[in-house]
Amino acid sequence: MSIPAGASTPIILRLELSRSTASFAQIATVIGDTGGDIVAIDVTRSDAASTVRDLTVNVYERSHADRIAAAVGRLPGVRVLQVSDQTFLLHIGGKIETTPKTPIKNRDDLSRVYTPGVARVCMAIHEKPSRAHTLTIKRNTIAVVSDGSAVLGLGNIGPQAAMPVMEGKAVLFKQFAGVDAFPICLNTQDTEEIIAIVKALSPTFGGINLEDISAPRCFEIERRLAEELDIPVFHDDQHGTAVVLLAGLLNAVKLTGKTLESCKIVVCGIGAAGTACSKMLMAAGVTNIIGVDREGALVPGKSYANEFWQWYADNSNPFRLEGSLSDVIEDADIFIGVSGPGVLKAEDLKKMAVDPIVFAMANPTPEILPEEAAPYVRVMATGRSDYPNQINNVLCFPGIFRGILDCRASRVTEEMKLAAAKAIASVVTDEELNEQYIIPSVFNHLVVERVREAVIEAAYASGVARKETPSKPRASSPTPI
Ligand SMILES: NC(=O)c1ccc[n+]([C@@H]2O[C@H](COP(=O)([O-])OP(=O)(O)OC[C@H]3O[C@@H](n4cnc5c(N)ncnc54)[C@H](O)[C@@H]3O)[C@@H](O)[C@H]2O)c1
Ligand SMILES: O=C(O)C[C@H](O)C(=O)O
Ligand SMILES: [Mg+2]
Repeated sequence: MSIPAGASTPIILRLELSRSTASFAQIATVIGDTGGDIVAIDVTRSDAASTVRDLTVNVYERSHADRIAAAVGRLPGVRVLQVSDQTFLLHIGGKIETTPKTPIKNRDDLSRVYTPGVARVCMAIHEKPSRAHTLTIKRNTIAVVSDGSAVLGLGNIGPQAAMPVMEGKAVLFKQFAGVDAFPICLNTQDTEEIIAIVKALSPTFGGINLEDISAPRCFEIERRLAEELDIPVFHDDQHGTAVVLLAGLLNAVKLTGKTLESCKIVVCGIGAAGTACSKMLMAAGVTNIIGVDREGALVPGKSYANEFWQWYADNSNPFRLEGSLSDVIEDADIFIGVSGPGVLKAEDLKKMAVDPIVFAMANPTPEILPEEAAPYVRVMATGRSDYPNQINNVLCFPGIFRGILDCRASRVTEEMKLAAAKAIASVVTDEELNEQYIIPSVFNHLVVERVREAVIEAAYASGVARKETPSKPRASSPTPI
């Protein structure tokens, strides 16, 4: 069986073959019989007892790769060391690199880029530190900082495992907004230590994007850094998410003819994202909002060990609803999930008010899958790129930092976030708006430019922009797709 052109994807099977018992002919036959297509063979190690070979094999999909690997692994003298698919292959060696803007072709260039010429530039900055914004990478570079404690919905998987996400954010910053972003994963989850390290790193950067740091530590870390640094600090999982959520909801409620203020909204997962999303909705006029975490609804008057939950309980749930998600979702107009996979059941959706709006934003697996929710919801959105209506902070963070850097904002204000939300929502016109299209695609090049402009305008209005006239976006950014 051969694979139709265009339907295949290459994998690499790394096999250890015993010289005495393994037969390559048998391996090739098994791969062919299982529907794989061998396109290359590389020997990576060879000694008297065994050889290690990398076989590049075209397959249909990941499950097909797994079937081939299992069949090959059953052959005598064969050990499958690794199966790498496209996703793994594109991660080999990481996803970003540093590229010099100035090639050094001769001694003259060398003496300008490096010593002795560079010394004059150092002294110019020493005399006037604000020159770092014009004479160093500070002008266009931000740090993406994580401690690996709340990586997507995968939980506390640590700094090394967090790195692929942080590298991914750096790629998105560059591709969508021309912002140079440097991924930094810290080997500490101690609040004070994180604050001290980020402060010590800050001279290099024009802004700090905190990422995937769990609640409640993320609140204190962000608050202190914002207070103590003169560059903007933005916790993406809180504010990036809240901005995009509000943008999506502004458009979704238009479809149902309801107003946000009149809606009953249930938020599941009162961590970093859930808290910020709720606060942004409250600022937009929502009052009937109920937070639910693992122990059930947060209820006014009850005591909570965590001061942030205490604040939440005391400032939400006006009808003092108690119980599980399944209890409090009755008659809700909107469900917002920023918790974990599979938390919401189809049975729960049946209890919601007419025209339910469900934003199941846990990554990589949402609270409920769109195919399961479809019969019961009017508008469905997830955080993922493989379904319609992707409510993901990638719609916000490139543009907001483009704006921040271009007007050299000292911090991010509520007005800037609200302006960004409205700017994202505005990309979907009334003629275009429908259940499958409430939020623009991340590939829509209008998004970054609208967010940038709105953020700059709001930064000047809030008095936090430090540049007399904002710089124009660089010709190379954002990359149109
Ligand atoms: N789509 C997006 O743009 C976006 C942005 C940020 C976060 N997220 C997703 O939201 C989720 C939370 O992220 P975070 O940064 O706020 O993490 P977090 O660790 O700060 O908070 C998660 C909260 O969810 C609660 N929770 C977990 N499982 C639950 C369950 N079964 N029932 C009720 N509550 C539960 C936890 O107790 C915690 O309070 C993750 O899945 C993340 O991928 C999505
Ligand atoms: O990384 C994402 O895709 C969105 C968000 O920052 C998350 O933590 O899930
Ligand atoms: Mg995140």
